Amino acid sequence: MATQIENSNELEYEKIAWGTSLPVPSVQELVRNDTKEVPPRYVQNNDNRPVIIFEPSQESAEIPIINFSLLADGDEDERTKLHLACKEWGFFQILNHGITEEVIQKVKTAVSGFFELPLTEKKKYAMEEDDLHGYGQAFVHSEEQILEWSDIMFLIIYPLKSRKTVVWPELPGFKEAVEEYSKNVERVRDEILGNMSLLLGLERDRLKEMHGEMKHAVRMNYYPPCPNPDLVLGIGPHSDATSITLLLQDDDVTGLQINHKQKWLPVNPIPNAILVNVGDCLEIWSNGMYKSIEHRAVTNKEKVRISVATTVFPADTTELEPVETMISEQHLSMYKRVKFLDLIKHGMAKTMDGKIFIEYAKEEDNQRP
Ligand SMILES: O=C(O)CCC(=O)C(=O)O
Ligand SMILES: [Fe+2]
Repeated sequence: MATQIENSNELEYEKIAWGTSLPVPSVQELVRNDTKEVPPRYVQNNDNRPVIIFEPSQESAEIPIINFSLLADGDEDERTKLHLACKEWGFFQILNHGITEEVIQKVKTAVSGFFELPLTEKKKYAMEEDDLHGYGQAFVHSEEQILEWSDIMFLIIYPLKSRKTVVWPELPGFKEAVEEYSKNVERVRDEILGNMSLLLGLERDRLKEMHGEMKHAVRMNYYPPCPNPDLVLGIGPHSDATSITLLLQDDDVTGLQINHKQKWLPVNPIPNAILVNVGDCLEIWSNGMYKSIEHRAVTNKEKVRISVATTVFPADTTELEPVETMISEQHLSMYKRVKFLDLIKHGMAKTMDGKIFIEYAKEEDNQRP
């Protein structure tokens, strides 16, 4: 009977067939086995090796902070702040978002509880080679690829029918914590997208509608300590192929760096804040006015770092192109029309390095200087 239920569930969910991924070892397990040196597959080329700065920097303190409750009350000044944040930074922190500390702590505990399970337990929820749902490492497409110093768990949350429930860990409280957090993030997501729509001169619901059947997923990143952090990257430089990403950082461990004005800038964690970034879809929709900024994560010698990224993205079949309000004689369309799935597949076929997803959509002749 149980098998039948499982089978029927497996038939119902939708694969995330963006490409295939080769199985690679768990990095957490390498560290558990007391690996003293970074194995060669994880060593970055010289020009990609990180400079690691953990001290809070003045520049990092300048990353815009948006007061969500003002935004939700329709405050024009706060909306203008959001506009500038998306244009000039592509990243901003949100405070007063109304998601309680308890809800945030519960989801963090659930995620860390999952990664602390023995490998044999976690493997029950492993990704399949041609599907992104579950536990493993995303986007490993060649034996030569330099690997990242992290393990991940990727779960689709909404729409409900896209969930692959067989890879949801059966850990007490896990599902409830992820659900409760996601329900809260949904509200924040919609308010932000609504305000962005208004800022782009569109009806409030338009950006949301433009996703087609919107997907809302959680990517849980686990970065174990590394014996030689200046040789590896927890996650390599990339921009997110999302519309927006909402990130819960570790409160105590700095790791995320954003490429701001050609420099890697560490993002100081603010406890219980949500860090939001503009993804490639929004860069296309806004005709390049909002920037999907490259970012990466570095590791350290002592501490595990966990981050929880809620990724919001369109249906595979959704066609992306700049909205009409962002095109004029002065600003010709910078992107050709592309299907979301083609954007992803194009990116997957190359190494996960830099803004490869969005390069595919660029109209070469119409770029802003
Ligand atoms: O761990 C982080 O801070 C960044 C994670 C990230 O960039 C991602 O999941 O796309
Ligand atoms: Fe990212």
